Amino acid sequence: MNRVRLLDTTLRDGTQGEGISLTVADKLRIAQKLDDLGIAYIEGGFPAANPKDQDFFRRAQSELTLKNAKITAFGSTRRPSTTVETDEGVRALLDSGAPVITIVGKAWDFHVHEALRVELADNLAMIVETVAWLKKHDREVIFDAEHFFDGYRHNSEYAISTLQAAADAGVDWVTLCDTNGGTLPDVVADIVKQVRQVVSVPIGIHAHNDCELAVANTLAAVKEGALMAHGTINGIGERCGNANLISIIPNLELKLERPCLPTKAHLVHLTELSRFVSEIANLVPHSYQPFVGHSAFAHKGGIHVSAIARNPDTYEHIRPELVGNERRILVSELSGLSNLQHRAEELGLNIEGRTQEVRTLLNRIKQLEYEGYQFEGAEASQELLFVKLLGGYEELFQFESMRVEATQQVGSAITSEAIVKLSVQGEMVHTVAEGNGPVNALDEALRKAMRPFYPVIDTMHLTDYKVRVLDEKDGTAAKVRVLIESTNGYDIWRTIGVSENVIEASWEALADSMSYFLLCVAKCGEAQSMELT
Ligand SMILES: CC(=O)SCCNC(=O)CCNC(=O)[C@H](O)C(C)(C)COP(=O)(O)OP(=O)(O)OC[C@H]1O[C@@H](n2cnc3c(N)ncnc32)[C@H](O)[C@@H]1OP(=O)(O)O
Ligand SMILES: CC(=O)C(=O)O
Repeated sequence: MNRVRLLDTTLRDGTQGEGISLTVADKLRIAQKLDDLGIAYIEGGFPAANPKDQDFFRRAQSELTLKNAKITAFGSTRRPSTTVETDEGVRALLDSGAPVITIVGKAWDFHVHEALRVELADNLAMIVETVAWLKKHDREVIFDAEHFFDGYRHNSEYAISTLQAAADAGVDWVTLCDTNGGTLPDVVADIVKQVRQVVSVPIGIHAHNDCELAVANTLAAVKEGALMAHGTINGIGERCGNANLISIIPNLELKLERPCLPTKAHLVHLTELSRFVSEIANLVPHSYQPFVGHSAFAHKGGIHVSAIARNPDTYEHIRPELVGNERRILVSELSGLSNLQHRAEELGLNIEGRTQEVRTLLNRIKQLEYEGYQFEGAEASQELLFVKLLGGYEELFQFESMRVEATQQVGSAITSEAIVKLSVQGEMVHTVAEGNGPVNALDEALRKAMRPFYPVIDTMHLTDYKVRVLDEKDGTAAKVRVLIESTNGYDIWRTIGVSENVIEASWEALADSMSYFLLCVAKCGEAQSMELT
């Protein structure tokens, strides 16, 4: 069966998404990664739009080493008032040096009248002349028939005549665009089928996601014979975005058995590529994103985990490794013994013949979550619970007392002071420290107490502090959940504390953070080799 050609438009339609802006260097880095994945066409930008995109095409020629992809420049048919010889947009397309050119043209009579404000025949002439001119300059030409599905529903004869005009002028591909993203998959399938009966040029599909159906519409079109699929990485694009190639690709390769990459093994790059583009575009990766999200293969329910341990096919539609992702087993109030057994094994704890102790830990976690803890987001506190109950862990210090005060005098900033009393290695330690807030003062006082015994403590610090009020209706008596994120410069870990008092909750999370760090140092020797799970 013919390979489906992928056209990635992250660098063109993707940048039409609100909040997305890429530098030329960003675009070049993404293009290189797209090529590594095996994308056939990389639509690099709209050279008539801005100098940045012109620069991209210039630099792409010397700075990219492409094994799989052809660089594609995007523009429109000539303007109504120009000729192809004089049209600046058409000139910019040729000047880009791209071997492939996509031109968008109107396929909906309503748009010809309303957006272009020309006669229907003039629009056909614009399409024919532009395609013929680009073909005369030896370019591979893709005609993006804008609003094709809407146009077909309103005036199928005219919509088809735009494709026919492009075909007569020698176009290589015609793309049927669901520009407004409002078409349903059965309608897409039906229209693609009808178009194939009358148009002999290979067909592509370009779907937008306004009804969250862009991926479904793309697959429907491919099933009906479309041979080119357009989309963007993570579905970024104008309004609600474009069809998400990160979902289209594995669906084509693994579900429809329609090859679209050089080999199935290339799928393994998907997760990394998705996260790379999020990072470059300054977007937070979507945890629940199918195939590549952090949660895409995260199993939480005890019944699921029990079955997964027997055979992963019970609750996974594919093996996560195929797309470069990984299975994760979560521990929470919805866990059963299986979740905890799995986690204990991950932590290297011997639980053979200790079912009752594991059950006790399970019940403890369920009780703590009932009280407001959430261990999924605080893996370090969770690990401490495991080692305390199953690993023979001994506390590094015993808490005796603490006091925190805030002071402000007229004309000066508020300061905080913390006093803590601990027993460390059998010695009573009493320290005082100031900070710019109560948590900072507590952190400093705790460090001061621990430093003589564990000097390595100064290689870690807190990076984030979040408080959430639980059960707000109880007003000041409500509990708060404090989440602290810490790092030693190499690894990051999160700890949790819950109390009706924010200082107590903060202390708990702080103490866990330092205990966890020292546990890892003891386990791994060097802070750098901390292995967080
Ligand atoms: C469906 C899509 O996503 S198509 C791609 C959309 N992407 C973009 O528009 C991003 C880049 N765009 C730009 O930088 C600018 O809009 C430019 C450079 C293309 C044009 O800028 P301007 O000349 O200032 O025109 P403006 O943006 O106001 O209006 C668009 C013009 O394109 C014309 N146009 C729209 N579609 C087509 C078409 N298929 N063929 C020819 N001309 C077209 C419009 O009629 C209008 O021209 P007019 O003002 O002479 O009537
Ligand atoms: C061409 C294009 O981006 C569209 O019709 O949506």
